[in-house]
Amino acid sequence: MKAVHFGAGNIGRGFIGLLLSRAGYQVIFSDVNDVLVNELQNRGEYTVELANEAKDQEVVHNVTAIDGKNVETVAQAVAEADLVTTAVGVNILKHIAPGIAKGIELRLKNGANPLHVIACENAIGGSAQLKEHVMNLLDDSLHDAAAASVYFPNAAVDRIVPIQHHDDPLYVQVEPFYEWVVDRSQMAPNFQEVEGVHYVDNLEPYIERKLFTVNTGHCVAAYLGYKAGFATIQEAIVDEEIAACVRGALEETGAVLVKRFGFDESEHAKYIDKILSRFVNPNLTDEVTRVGRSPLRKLSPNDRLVRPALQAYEYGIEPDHLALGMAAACKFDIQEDPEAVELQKAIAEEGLSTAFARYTSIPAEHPLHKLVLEQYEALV
Ligand SMILES: NC(=O)c1ccc[n+]([C@@H]2O[C@H](COP(=O)([O-])OP(=O)(O)OC[C@H]3O[C@@H](n4cnc5c(N)ncnc54)[C@H](O)[C@@H]3O)[C@@H](O)[C@H]2O)c1
Ligand SMILES: O=P(O)(O)OC[C@@H](O)[C@@H](O)[C@H](O)[C@H](O)CO
Repeated sequence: MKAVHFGAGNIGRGFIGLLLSRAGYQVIFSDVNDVLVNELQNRGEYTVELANEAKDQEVVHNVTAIDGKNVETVAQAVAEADLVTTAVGVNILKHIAPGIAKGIELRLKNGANPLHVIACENAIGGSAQLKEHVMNLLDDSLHDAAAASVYFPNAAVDRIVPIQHHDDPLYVQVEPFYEWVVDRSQMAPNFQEVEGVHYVDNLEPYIERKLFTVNTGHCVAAYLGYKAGFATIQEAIVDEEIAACVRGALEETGAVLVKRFGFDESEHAKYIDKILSRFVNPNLTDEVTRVGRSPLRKLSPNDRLVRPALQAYEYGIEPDHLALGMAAACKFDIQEDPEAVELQKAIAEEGLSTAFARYTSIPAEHPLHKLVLEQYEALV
């Protein structure tokens, strides 16, 4: 069995590639980073280290790579694949769509075996977004046949994998915890299950619980941590004020999630505690610049701050801590992060109110807008 996985980065090697290899797939990584591609081709294996006391290691075998810049090579690999997965970043999905679309064209010519394409990105409806990019590239005459044989089930993936600093470019350290949830209702009948994947009939509660707990808490810690001068999440989260604010934000998203999905309150409180304990893991070093990366994406209407904060108002909850997280995001001034540079420039040129309304789609009249501006002024 062959799996083509787009993105041989941290989560690609540290989680998806590892699980697929364990499940018996040959994993063909497609990446645009020549160093990663060459090393994977030459060695055919790499090591994953767990961030636990023992630093347990596992060698991942039966892997190789192709040049993601070569659309013909990518298309051929997709045409021959039993499974396609991605972990490139939700904004990169449009760039991998041409290779997938061409690969689907080849598959349709060769008999149209069913294919699952699973985007493992931090976003609501990641696979659906990829499907739209791919379908837009396919000729109209192929749409029905493609829709009948290619499935794009949405997924939620959870494992903290920091930026890596090792001499070996393939070596990757990951937290022990992992969870990969896939929407079974969007898959072919009698699909081949991958061991280690949790299949559910309705992904919505899983993706929202993950994104609005793990990723909301994470980015609030990153933005407040950056503002306070901390370099890592592990340093930031032991600061009492930051820890209280992160917990406050998770209580706000938690109240929304409990109301929206009928979760048991005490079970959800345990889930929050578990997530916070993962942030503290002293065997990990996760930089606030990684966790806060792409602030415009994180401030976008469907992402981890704005969506749960707007939902909070619907339930009569004032999201003070989420608003503080958004205010701190507007102070995230990292020169190496193009979205942070764009945000700072927009705030300097247009003023916070106009820039914030544009990127979040929260109009100036909304009470959340006012709350964020107040929190921003109060942040020293
Ligand atoms: N790191 C984590 O803790 C974690 C956990 C869960 C989900 N995620 C999600 O996984 C995705 C990847 O995150 P990451 O931390 O692994 O990032 P990363 O930067 O380590 O990896 C992304 C990889 O994609 C490659 N890439 C870029 N453009 C490409 C293209 N056109 N074709 C093929 N490859 C391309 C890059 O070269 C890089 O190797 C993001 O959506 C992220 O939100 C990350
Ligand atoms: O990958 P992002 O930029 O969406 O978010 C940064 C981190 O919060 C994220 O990568 C987490 O480590 C991960 O989602 C844990 O499952």
